[in-house]
Amino acid sequence: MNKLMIRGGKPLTGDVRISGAKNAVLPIMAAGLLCETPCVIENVPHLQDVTTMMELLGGMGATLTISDKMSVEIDASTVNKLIAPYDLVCTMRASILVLGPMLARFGRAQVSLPGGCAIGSRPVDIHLHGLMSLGADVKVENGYITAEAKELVGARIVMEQATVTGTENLMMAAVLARGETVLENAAREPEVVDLAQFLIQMGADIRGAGTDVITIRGVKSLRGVQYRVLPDRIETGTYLVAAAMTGGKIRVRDTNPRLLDAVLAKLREAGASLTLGEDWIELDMTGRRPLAVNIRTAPHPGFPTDMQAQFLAMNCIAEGTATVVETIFENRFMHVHELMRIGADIHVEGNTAVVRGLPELKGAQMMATDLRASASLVLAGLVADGETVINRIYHIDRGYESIEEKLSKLGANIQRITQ
Ligand SMILES: CC(=O)N[C@H]1[C@@H](OP(=O)(O)OP(=O)(O)OC[C@H]2O[C@@H](n3ccc(=O)[nH]c3=O)[C@H](O)[C@@H]2O)O[C@H](CO)[C@@H](O)[C@@H]1O
Ligand SMILES: C=C(OP(=O)(O)O)C(=O)O
Repeated sequence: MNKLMIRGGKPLTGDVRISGAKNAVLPIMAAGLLCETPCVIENVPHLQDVTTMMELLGGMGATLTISDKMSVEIDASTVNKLIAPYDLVCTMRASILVLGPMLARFGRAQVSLPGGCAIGSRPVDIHLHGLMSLGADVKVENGYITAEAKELVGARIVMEQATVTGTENLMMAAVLARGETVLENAAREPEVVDLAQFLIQMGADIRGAGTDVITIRGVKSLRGVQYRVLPDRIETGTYLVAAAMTGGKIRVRDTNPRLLDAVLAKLREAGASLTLGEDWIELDMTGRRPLAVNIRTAPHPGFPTDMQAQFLAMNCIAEGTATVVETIFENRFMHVHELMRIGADIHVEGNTAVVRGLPELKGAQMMATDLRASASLVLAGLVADGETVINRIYHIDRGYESIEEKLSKLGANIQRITQ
């Protein structure tokens, strides 16, 4: 099993390119199923989740071509197997995103029920209720969701909770339905907007993406297009926190500062000096230790749950004490016990962690449990004294492209140990 070995203590300096967003490219690839002509997707990050989505679409019969380093062509005219099997779905929950488009185009879909994962139980009931409201017959049997509909018909759907992939699935199902669908309490995340823009370019009629009411008028068919995926705001935030924690100065480029308001506000509160360009952000910590910052996760435009673990790690070495409240997932503190192994002072009660910042952490062996937890352990390793070894890093490869290469380029002492 691969490991990362880090020798902490070096302030990060230099510049780093941000990859395309994992949480945008996955729904956009799934949306490629909606038409019979090829789509070319650009700025595709080199991630395990992208490979899994390619295997999933390929297994269904789609023809995939990697045209150059960062673009993938999806030709769904050859799809002939309407099933997303357990062995792929269990490695990537975002596989559920093929449900809406398969049902919309073929009238039938079978997708393995995604189980719970390290961060929570993550049910898909809102996806399924929404599809039923559009007229689908949905059954859950033998661990599989089977959805069938001769025709999907537009409806008003009030989602009980704002769900990102739920909104995306229902938007993809509704684009080919008869009549108008109104999604209320829709998720407002930038990745939902990116998917909507891709669908609109394909010929869909969608209004209101980015607000909590999305209106979709079904069209007869969609056409293949070329589309560039937006930059990854979570990867951007992760590198900025890495620089802030190490007292460094970095520039992240090929990103979009407008997607990160809540994260940038917290970095300023931590004492970072930020300069923003059209597609870059420069962070200068002028060698200082960050100040502790209170965090409360919330749906967009609130503070993203996918940045909670990284800020919690920063608070471990900050000046002062801070509380971190996780409101989206019920079990997203798996990193806490690992961070305590390198000396962090953290107390968790319910969904709140109280973190007392310490001037130093001491390197140790740690175990990565999920994607962002893994990132937080890497960040802690960058400041800890001596050697830190992070085990089970396959989680990190799901969502961070070449993390050790990017960090090494910024001056970190980090190595992948392949066993
Ligand atoms: C591939 C992708 O885009 N993943 C992101 C997506 O996950 P994902 O789309 O799975 O997360 P959701 O937005 O659906 O989850 C929000 C909350 O709604 C609950 N819920 C969701 C659906 C449902 O049918 N029933 C239900 O109760 C969840 O358990 C959770 O408590 O948004 C999360 C919240 O920003 C991010 O952390 C993930 O990185
Ligand atoms: C939780 C995440 O991803 P996923 O929904 O794919 O598990 C994440 O990106 O932090």
